[in-house]
Amino acid sequence: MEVVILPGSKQIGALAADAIEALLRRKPNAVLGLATGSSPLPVYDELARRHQEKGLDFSQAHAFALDEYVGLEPGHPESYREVIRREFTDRVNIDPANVHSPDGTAADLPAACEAYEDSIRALGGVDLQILGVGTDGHIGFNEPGSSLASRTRIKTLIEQTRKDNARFFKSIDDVPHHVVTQGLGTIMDARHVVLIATGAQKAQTVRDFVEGPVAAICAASVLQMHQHATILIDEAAASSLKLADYYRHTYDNKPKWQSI
Ligand SMILES: N[C@@H]1[C@@H](O)[C@H](O)[C@@H](COP(=O)(O)O)O[C@@H]1O
Repeated sequence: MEVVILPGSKQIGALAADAIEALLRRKPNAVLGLATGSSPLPVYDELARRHQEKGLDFSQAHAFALDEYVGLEPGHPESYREVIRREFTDRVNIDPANVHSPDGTAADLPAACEAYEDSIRALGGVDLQILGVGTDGHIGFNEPGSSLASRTRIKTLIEQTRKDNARFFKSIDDVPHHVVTQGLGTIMDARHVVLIATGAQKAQTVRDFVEGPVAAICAASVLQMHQHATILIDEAAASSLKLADYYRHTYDNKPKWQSI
């Protein structure tokens, strides 16, 4: 796990975009893993800018969203399929046919979850997965107690997550109780994961998953077992870390040629 502490969202967006740009130049048909929430937005803004101003090309790329609410009607503005489209994929030249999301409206949800796993596998797996983290340590929608080996499946949201996400809906009553999410095992299969967390409200969560024990009670802690996990955080989110100075020292002394 590499922890990189940066001054703010702009620098975080630029560094994550650098990794995605380098990947696309090396492998134009790369498979990107996309996350919703506010944390990844600076990355999407920066990628859209590089596409518009520098012609960064997504025409052969593929993308898989992490998760989706169950039961929102197709086209609902807060369905993650729509959010991903609005915040990112409509702003670059990725082929809409190459952008995949779990289907939260399928009549047979378990079959749709299996099909989703199959489609990720068929494209050779995710090359770079962008992640945020919930205040309870969830990644995707893997709430506390999720199996560390889980695959795409249905989960029930914890009340705190529904409260956190109520800001996107008219009222908390409109936030679905159920979701479909890639599992922790699915996320662990990505070749590189880049998790972004900003703000003081994430400080304890970051401390728990970076420096606490690996445990299902804090799903993101599974990333301690990942071979290439990069954690991009701002000063506020880093404020409870015990080893913050060591992470800063390590990053400051990294060889210039070595990217995240
Ligand atoms: N399912 C998403 C997560 O993928 C995301 O990481 C989390 C944090 O969102 P934010 O970045 O807005 O704090 O929100 C939702 O619950």
